[in-house]
Amino acid sequence: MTIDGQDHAPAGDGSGETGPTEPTAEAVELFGDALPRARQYADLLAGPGREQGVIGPRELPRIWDRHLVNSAYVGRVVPPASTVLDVGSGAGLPGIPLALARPDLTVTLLEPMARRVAWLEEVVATLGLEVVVRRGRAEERETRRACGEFDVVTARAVAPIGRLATWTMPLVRAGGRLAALKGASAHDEVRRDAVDLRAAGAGDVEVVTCGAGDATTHIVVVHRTERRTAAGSGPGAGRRGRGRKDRSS
Ligand SMILES: C[S@@+](CC[C@H](N)C(=O)[O-])C[C@H]1O[C@@H](n2cnc3c(N)ncnc32)[C@H](O)[C@@H]1O
Repeated sequence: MTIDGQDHAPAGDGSGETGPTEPTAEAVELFGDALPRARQYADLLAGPGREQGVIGPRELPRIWDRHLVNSAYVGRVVPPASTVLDVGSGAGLPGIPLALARPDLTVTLLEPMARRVAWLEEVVATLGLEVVVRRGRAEERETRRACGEFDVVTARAVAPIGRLATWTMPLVRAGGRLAALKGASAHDEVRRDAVDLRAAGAGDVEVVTCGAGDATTHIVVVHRTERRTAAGSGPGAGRRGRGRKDRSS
């Protein structure tokens, strides 16, 4: 499915009938000790998640590869002990699999829709994760004020890379990065949106490809320049993400 110029299917797409499959070998490797909780998350998506419409039934047979494993791969570009903001988390992707696979990280989920925020809060509580859930839009002044800055901002199927960088660079600390999970359009998007990326304060941009088959993800890593540009000088500038200190939602 193509959403906003992207070819990642969001959790919420489809109308098939079968339930979740067993974890793949990649899932076993990526989630390690957290595999039972990853399985619990897959079951939550397949049960109440499906009932509440956060994931479409057609996604259930490919939930491990296309959603959990694909999401957990983003950990490959996240430095140890980072603070992470997952923008447009929706059903919890990639933020929940990332938090499960990488307990060294401090993860905050950002989502504007009340119904999805309630879902995320329920998932976090059920899985016993130390993850903060916030309601808001990435580009809003209030979000920047409340959240501060993070080492890494992640996003999957939220917006084309240029717009995403414009929204999120003010939420990335100097020297930090945006890691956007994309489909096969990743290189084309980077070329097409080069001007927007520079204007947003992007330095180096690289595309890191992980996985195979349905699990394949092309992660666009946008490194933020050390100096603030006009686009990155919002109210949140200069303050580090509060995820580590403030765990209220
Ligand atoms: C297509 S869904 C993808 C959800 C999830 N990341 C996934 O991969 O399944 C896009 C999500 O981004 C959220 N969203 C849209 N605009 C946003 C914005 N400006 N700031 C933060 N989130 C946004 C939507 O509410 C929705 O949950």
